Amino acid sequence: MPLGDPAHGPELQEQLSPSPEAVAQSAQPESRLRSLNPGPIPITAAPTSRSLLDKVSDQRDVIASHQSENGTISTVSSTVSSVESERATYEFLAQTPIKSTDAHLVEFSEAMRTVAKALRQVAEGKAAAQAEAAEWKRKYELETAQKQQSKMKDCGSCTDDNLEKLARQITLETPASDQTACCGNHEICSHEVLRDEVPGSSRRSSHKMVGRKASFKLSWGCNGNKNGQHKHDFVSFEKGDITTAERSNKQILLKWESQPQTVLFITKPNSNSVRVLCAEMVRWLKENKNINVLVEPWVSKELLTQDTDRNLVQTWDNDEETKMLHTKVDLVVTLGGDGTVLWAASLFKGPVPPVVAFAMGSLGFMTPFPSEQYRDCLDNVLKGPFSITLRNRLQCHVIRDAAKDELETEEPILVLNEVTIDRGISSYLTYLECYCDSSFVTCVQGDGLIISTTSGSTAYSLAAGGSMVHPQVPGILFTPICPHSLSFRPLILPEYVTLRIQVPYNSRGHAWASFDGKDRKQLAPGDALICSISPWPVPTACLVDSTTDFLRSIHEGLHWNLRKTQGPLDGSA
Ligand SMILES: NC(=O)c1ccc[n+]([C@@H]2O[C@H](COP(=O)([O-])OP(=O)(O)OC[C@H]3O[C@@H](n4cnc5c(N)ncnc54)[C@H](O)[C@@H]3O)[C@@H](O)[C@H]2O)c1
Ligand SMILES: Nc1ncnc2c1ncn2[C@@H]1O[C@H](COP(=O)(O)OP(=O)(O)OP(=O)(O)O)[C@@H](O)[C@H]1O
Repeated sequence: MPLGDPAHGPELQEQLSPSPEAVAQSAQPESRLRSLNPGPIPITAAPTSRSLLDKVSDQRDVIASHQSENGTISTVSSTVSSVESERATYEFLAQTPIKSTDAHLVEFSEAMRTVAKALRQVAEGKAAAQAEAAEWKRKYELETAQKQQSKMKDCGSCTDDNLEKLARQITLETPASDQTACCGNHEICSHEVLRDEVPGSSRRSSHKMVGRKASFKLSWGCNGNKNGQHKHDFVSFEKGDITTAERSNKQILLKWESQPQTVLFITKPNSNSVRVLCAEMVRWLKENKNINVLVEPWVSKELLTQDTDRNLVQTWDNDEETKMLHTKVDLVVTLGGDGTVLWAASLFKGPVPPVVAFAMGSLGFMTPFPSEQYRDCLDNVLKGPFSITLRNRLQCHVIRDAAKDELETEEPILVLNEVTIDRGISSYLTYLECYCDSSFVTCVQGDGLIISTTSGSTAYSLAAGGSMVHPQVPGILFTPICPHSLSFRPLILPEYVTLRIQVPYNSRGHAWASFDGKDRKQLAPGDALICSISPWPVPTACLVDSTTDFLRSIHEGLHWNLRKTQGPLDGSA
């Protein structure tokens, strides 16, 4: 039967894609050759045909072994195998003596050419697949290398050990026990949390996230120093996203760790009711609480008119002692209005003891305690704990002729409400250049400018069109007074900025600065005022808590948004 006969089809097919049994059979090449060449083939051809079949079967063994390891590599091996099989076929044809008279041999050589052609087509198809696979492999390796490089750049402070961990992470081999390790202990690194499990997802998918999302870190403090590390509780990471965590300014409670012993009384002058109440409270504190009472020098002379009362109190007589008040005083009691609270705060150029403000004025925005209930109020405060509002103050420096010598500064002045720069008695427009840190803010042309704390937002700033701001909000208000411009809206800036207000040389007149409505200072062209939040806030005791007291003040003190309620549409009310 001729080899080209369709009856030989399965055999030829088997030669190209042998079954496992056939591959095993190729270990006996002679019997295999006999089945291919039933005719009289010269015995000399046998070794060559055996080498062809051995090569084919050897290559198939390589394919089988690589397929179990890696699909890409097995594709490459099978392509090599096809090419070599074709070459072996041609070698075989060249070496086999073919006689023109032997029709079987002619047919056989034709069949072998067909085999060679088939093998070439297979090889060409697989070469394209091989090229494509190689290209994907190259891209994958390039991407992996780039990711590794950027990870290592992000993690400048990593030790060698940590670099190894990182490399393991990139190659998806991070041991499960090492999930919380970070490159450094001093900063928050987002990839630290990116390695956390996403709830409900598999470990493998969480690793995929590491690959996609770039890592970053947050730090606090001026110009990269670590002073602000304690602020970590403001912001935290959750699965690599920034989220505000614990609020720093929850309601603050003051709890005494030892019994308070000394109370300073600050009283509004020229008020008979204040004088009477002051004497009564001093006696009560002495007799019932055994408290030392301190009063201002003028109070011991003018207010406590009876000798018995005067003997109950202590005072001081020079400025040096005033500076040391905060070291002796446990609690400050004020009797008056907001002006008395401002006055009390102004006595402390540094730390301020807690202030209990009794309302004996007309408005009393910062004076929540009812004076008629002073016994209960003082009882509660002296026992503690009680809520306080930490009221920020502004520290203000006047710099004379700033452009010539910035070192010639005056003592800083602390304000609880605001510093105002206005035109004073001048009839010219105030002209002020304003800077926030190193950025230019604007030029003020009008009656002036108010730089206010949030506590002061309900005072002069409110009258000039500024917003009312809860006193615990960390900010600085920038409110113009009668600006001669249609678009000068008030601003609220973050608490950490430093403001510089400068009277330019080409200003037509002088400006005037006043501090909580007092201590006016003239600012000549070239002078500047520098303001920033002071590190010494005023802790004022709350009647209820910070927010309740604030809202009560704007409702009862300012009658905020008071309006008759509309009746229903049917007109029945
Ligand atoms: N046009 C205005 O509204 C205007 C003008 C000048 C001064 N002031 C404010 O007066 C303050 C000085 O107060 P004073 O009692 O010594 O002077 P003052 O006796 O002239 O009283 C000013 C008024 O402002 C009220 N006040 C003070 N601080 C307040 C605050 N934080 N919130 C709400 N109201 C407040 C006082 O209760 C008082 O009714 C300045 O710090 C300034 O804010 C307001
Ligand atoms: N101990 C003090 N020594 C000197 N001056 C004081 C003292 N206490 C208060 N003052 C000043 O007295 C003025 C009036 O005080 P305060 O504002 O407390 O009372 P008020 O005007 O009756 O109250 P309100 O402002 O609520 O109407 C303010 O200018 C304040 O600075």
